[in-house]
Amino acid sequence: MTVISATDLSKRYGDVLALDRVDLTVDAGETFGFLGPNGAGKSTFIDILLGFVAPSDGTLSVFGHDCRDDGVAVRERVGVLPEGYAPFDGLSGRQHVDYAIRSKGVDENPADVLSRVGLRDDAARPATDYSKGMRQRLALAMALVGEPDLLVLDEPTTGLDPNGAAEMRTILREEADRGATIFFSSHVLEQVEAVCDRVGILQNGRLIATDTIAGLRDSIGGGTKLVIAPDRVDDGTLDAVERVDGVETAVERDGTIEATCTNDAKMDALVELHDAGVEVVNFRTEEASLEDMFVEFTGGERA
Ligand SMILES: Nc1ncnc2c1ncn2[C@@H]1O[C@H](COP(=O)(O)OP(=O)(O)OP(=O)(O)O)[C@@H](O)[C@H]1O
Repeated sequence: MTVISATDLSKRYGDVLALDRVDLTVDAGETFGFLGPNGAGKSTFIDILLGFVAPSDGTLSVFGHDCRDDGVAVRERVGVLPEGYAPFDGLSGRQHVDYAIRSKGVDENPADVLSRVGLRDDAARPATDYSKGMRQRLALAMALVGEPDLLVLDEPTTGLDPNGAAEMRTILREEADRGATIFFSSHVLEQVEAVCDRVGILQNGRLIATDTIAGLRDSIGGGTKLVIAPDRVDDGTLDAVERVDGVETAVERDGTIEATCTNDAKMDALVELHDAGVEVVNFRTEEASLEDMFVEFTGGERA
């Protein structure tokens, strides 16, 4: 069953085309990661999905309800963690979750929800006193209320320490296990790689790739990364590597050369360096990470 369906979706703000003819479907039970650099259009997509912003063109529907005309029906089935959640003045963490429980009309114990996100001991404190990471945990708690069929999370790991990020991943897996569909945007590629079934890469409002992580790897020729430690990197060294057939990109990082390439191209790249008079002190191969693929797809822009 299709949960999210965008067809030819565009959004224009004055001269800025925030979304440019996006076609995307996300199926029930999928965990889908929406990746893109700053300003790519991720939040705009989420704002349209939640009915906060109207598209300029095209349609976006959730559970078959058009997000523009039927926003209430959509929001009833969705738990949202908005970007940069700002708590209400004067309300404790517990009161925030209480409010979410009443708004959703469900029967849940706020203490249980707060325990799940690690905030049980801080339940009585004013949420405006919470740290950034605690606010993020609170926003997640509110999103989880009522076991929503779809969780929409805008940059959910912002402000979380590594433990918090790991706990967030665990919760997302638990939610996926109970059958929820999860749609989240992130710059943190490791997070996406760790939990997502599929990812979409958005750049300048255009969805430039949608695939499983394995599929993305295949589409860049097997997704091998060759990491070379040369004795030096001169002008033209990277170009020499990039000219080799089967090498997709070559970048320098701290004196090493990282090249994404097909398996067959690895030896050719080393030979090319040798021919260019560069001594290879050491080399190794790695599987391309999602970050490498992101650089590859966006032509150098980092998430
Ligand atoms: N209300 C608005 N008015 C004018 N321009 C806007 C508005 N909202 C977004 N934009 C523009 O639309 C583009 C996409 O912004 P959006 O916030 O969707 O990107 P994003 O991928 O979520 O970025 P980030 O990762 O930085 O949050 C940007 O160029 C942004 O400046």
